[in-house]
Amino acid sequence: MLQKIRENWDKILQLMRDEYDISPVGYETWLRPLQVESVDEDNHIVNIVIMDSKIETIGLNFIKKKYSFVLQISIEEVTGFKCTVHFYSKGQADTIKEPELPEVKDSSLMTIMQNANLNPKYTFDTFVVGSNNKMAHAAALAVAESPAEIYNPLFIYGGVGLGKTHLMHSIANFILKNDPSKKIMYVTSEKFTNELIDSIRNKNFTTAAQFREKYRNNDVLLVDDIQFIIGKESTQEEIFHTFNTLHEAKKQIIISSDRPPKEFETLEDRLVSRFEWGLTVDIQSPDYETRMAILRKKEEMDGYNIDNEVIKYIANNIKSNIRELEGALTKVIALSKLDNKEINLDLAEEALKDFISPNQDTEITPDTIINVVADHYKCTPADLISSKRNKEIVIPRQIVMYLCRSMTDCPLQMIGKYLGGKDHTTIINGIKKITKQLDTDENMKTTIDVLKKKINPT
Ligand SMILES: Nc1ncnc2c1ncn2[C@@H]1O[C@H](COP(=O)(O)OP(=O)(O)OP(=O)(O)O)[C@@H](O)[C@H]1O
Repeated sequence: MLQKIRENWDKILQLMRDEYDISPVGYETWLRPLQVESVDEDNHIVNIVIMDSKIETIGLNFIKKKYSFVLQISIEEVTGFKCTVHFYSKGQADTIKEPELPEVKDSSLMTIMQNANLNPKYTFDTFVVGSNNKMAHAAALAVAESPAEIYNPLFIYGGVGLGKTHLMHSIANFILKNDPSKKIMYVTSEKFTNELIDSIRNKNFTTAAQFREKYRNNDVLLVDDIQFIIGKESTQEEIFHTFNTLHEAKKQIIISSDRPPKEFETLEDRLVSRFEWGLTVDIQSPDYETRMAILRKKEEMDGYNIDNEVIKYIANNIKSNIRELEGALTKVIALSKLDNKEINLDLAEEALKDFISPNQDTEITPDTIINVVADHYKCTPADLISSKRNKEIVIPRQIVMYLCRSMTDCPLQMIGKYLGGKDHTTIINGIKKITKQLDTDENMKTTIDVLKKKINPT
C-alpha cells in the first residue's frame, strides 16, 4: 500500500486541491511539502512527514486540523485505502508514536460526562462505520479532533434511530477524554425549550441568567433533534443568540435533526443560514453488511457468541432502524435466558414474532402518507384534509397528492376521497404543480426524498 500511495501521491494532492478549492498558495505552502513516510496497514494509518523546516513548527497543527480529513478522503478515493493520517515534522519521523493523553481518573471523567449529559457508552469505538454513515462519521471525527476549527456548526441529519445521537456523544466523549477541562453540554431541543419556558415563567432574572450561562458558556454545545423548535418562536430566538455567542467566541456547535436545514421551511432564514455555515452530513439506513456488523458488535459487547443464522435472520428482517435492530437482539437473548433455552433460529422466530410479521412489506396507504407529511410539516392530518387555502397547508397537501400518486396504486378519485372529498382535477393540478417544481427546485427534490424515506424506510 505504501508504494501505491506514493505512486499516486501527486494525483491525491491534486484531487485535494481541485475538490476542496485549495488556493495555489495554500497548495504550494501546505501540501507540496508533504511526503508519505510509512503505512501501518493493520491499523489503517498513513504517516506523513512535512519536509519543509520553515513551516513544520507552525504548520504541523494547522495542517493536521485543516487537511487530515480531506487528505484521508482523497487517499481513499484514489487508492481505495480507508485510513487515518498522522502528520509529523521531519525530526519526529524516526520516532513516530501517538501523543500521550493526559492522565484522567475514570471516576472524575465519568462525573464530567454525566454533568455534560453524555452517555459514556456512545463512543467512536462502539460506532460501526458503514456506507450509510461513512461521511458523517469522518466529519464527526474531524470535529472531535479539531473542535471549532474545521466545521462549525456540524449539522447531522437522518431518520429515526440511525445513530445521530450516538455520533454526537462520540464527539463529545472524545474531546473530553483528550481534555477533561473542556466545557461541554449536550441537550435535546425539547429539554432546551422546557428549561427556557421554566426560566421565563419564573420571571426571575437570576434564573434567566443561569439558563444563558448554562448554554452559552461552553466550548462545545450539542443540540439534538433541533426539528422540535419549529413553531416555537422564543426557543428559536434563544437558539439564535446562543448560536451567535458561541460561534463568535469560536466554540463548537453540533446539531442533529431529522431533515437538512433547507427543509425547515417555516424556520427563520437567519437560523437556517447559520445551520448551513459549517458542514451538513446525513446518515442513511444501514445496508445488510452494516446491519450484520452492528449486531456482531452488540453481541460482542454483551459477551455472547450467537449463531450466524440468527444474526442473519435479524439483519434480513429489520432494516431501517438501528434501535429496533438492537432491540430485536436483546429480545432474543432475553427469551433464551427466561426459558433457559439455547439461542437458535426457532427461538429467534418465537421471540420476534410480534416484531417481524411473516410478510413484512406493509402496504403504503394514503393515510400513512398524510400522517407522515403532517408530522413533517408540523401541522395536523385534519389541516391537510381541510379546505384551508394558506400556503403552509396548500403545499404539503399537494405533496400528499404527488406522493399518493407515485407511491400507491390509489386512483385519483380515491386520493381525493382520502383528502376530504377533493375532486380529481384538484388532485391532478396538485400532482402537476409538484412534478413541475421537481424539475427546477433542489429543495423540493430533497423534501420529496426525505418524505419517501420516512414513508418507506426499507
Ligand atoms: N453505526 C452504529 N454503530 C453501532 N450502534 C449504532 C450505530 N448507529 C446507531 N447505533 C445504535 O442505535 C441506537 C439508536 O441510535 P441513536 O439514538 O443515536 O439514533 P438517532 O438517530 O439519534 O435516533 P432519534 O432520531 O430517535 O433521535 C443506539 O443504541 C445506538 O448506539
